[in-house]
Amino acid sequence: MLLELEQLRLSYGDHEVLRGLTLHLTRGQIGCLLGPSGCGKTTVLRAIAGFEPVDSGEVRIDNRVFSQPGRTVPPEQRDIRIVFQDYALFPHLNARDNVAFGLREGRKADRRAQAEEMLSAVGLADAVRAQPHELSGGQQQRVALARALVARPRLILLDEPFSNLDVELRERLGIEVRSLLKAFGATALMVTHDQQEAFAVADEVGVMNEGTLQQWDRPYNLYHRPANRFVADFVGQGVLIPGRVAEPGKVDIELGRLEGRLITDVRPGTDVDVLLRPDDIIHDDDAPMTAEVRYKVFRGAEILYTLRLDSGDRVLALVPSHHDHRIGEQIGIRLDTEHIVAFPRGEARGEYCPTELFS
Ligand SMILES: Nc1ncnc2c1ncn2[C@@H]1O[C@H](COP(=O)(O)OP(=O)(O)OP(=O)(O)O)[C@@H](O)[C@H]1O
Repeated sequence: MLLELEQLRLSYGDHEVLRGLTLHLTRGQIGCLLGPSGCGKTTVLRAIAGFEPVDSGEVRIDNRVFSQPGRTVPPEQRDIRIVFQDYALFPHLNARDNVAFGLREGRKADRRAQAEEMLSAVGLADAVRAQPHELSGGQQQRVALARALVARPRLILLDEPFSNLDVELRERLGIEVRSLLKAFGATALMVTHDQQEAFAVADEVGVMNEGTLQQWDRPYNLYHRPANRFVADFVGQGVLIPGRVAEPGKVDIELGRLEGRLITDVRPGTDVDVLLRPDDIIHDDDAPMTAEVRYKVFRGAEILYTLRLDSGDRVLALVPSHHDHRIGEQIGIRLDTEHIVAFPRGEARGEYCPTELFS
């Protein structure tokens, strides 16, 4: 294990921000913390970097304890580099000297040579002498990444690294950053509130809420096998519709019988809310079952339909956009679920339907 956070607790005054957070990263792994604003993501990074002392628990890196109550190894002794949202480049230094600053030892000429090499690795060979203000946001963030990578630190922390960039660039840069981190065998932990960004960059993603980790998993599992309602709600779109567990692996809902592996632990006879993602509902003109189009959002390649079932419940369906149906039309649908996510009934139904689609 390269990074181990064990039962971390951390408060600002009376406000407990981290409440027993445990997380492990292996060497070469890229992790990401995803969660709503204020859930404590940045605080986790600050605790790892050594900027905040912990109330209880431990931060271990490479099997050494770096933080525990009453003892915080200073940031400069941790061999960690941070890439910030605002890039934090020195405005008066050119790209090469900004990167060379990441190397604290060695002769100036050697440091500059290494910095130039690193800038070519991040695709900025032509920008070596450019000042930060002459570079685009994406280029500046690549300089910041080069500065973090050049020293081959134990761990790289990335704090919302793409949030100042436009959406299209974010995804592209996310993929680039991932391949660079992998090429250098770097271990990294990023925080973001943007799930597309998390999925593009990380091997494993942790969904946080109110200072605790709700699930640490591969993006596929977060989406298809959410551990609880919070994760189901926070990751991706979908609706919860009522059902009843008929027998193990079989759940009856208005649309028929779902068969598949039950992800959650619910017994036969239990009333449940079943998670249906937009990709679980297939539009099929030949299907005997129909639903009424209530809303549609054009997304280029696809249309996201909000459909009303006979009972009044609504589901979402993601459909190739040449199937362009009118509001009010009845369209054929069938289910395509290979596993079933069902939560025991109890909490309010429909709580996590995206309201803008249902208003
Ligand atoms: N230095 C501080 N002093 C007091 N409270 C703080 C301090 N830093 C953060 N907080 C509070 O701790 C909580 C968690 O903050 P943190 O920045 O870790 O959340 P976050 O998940 O990174 O949020 P965001 O996505 O908005 O950056 C928030 O309620 C915040 O107001």
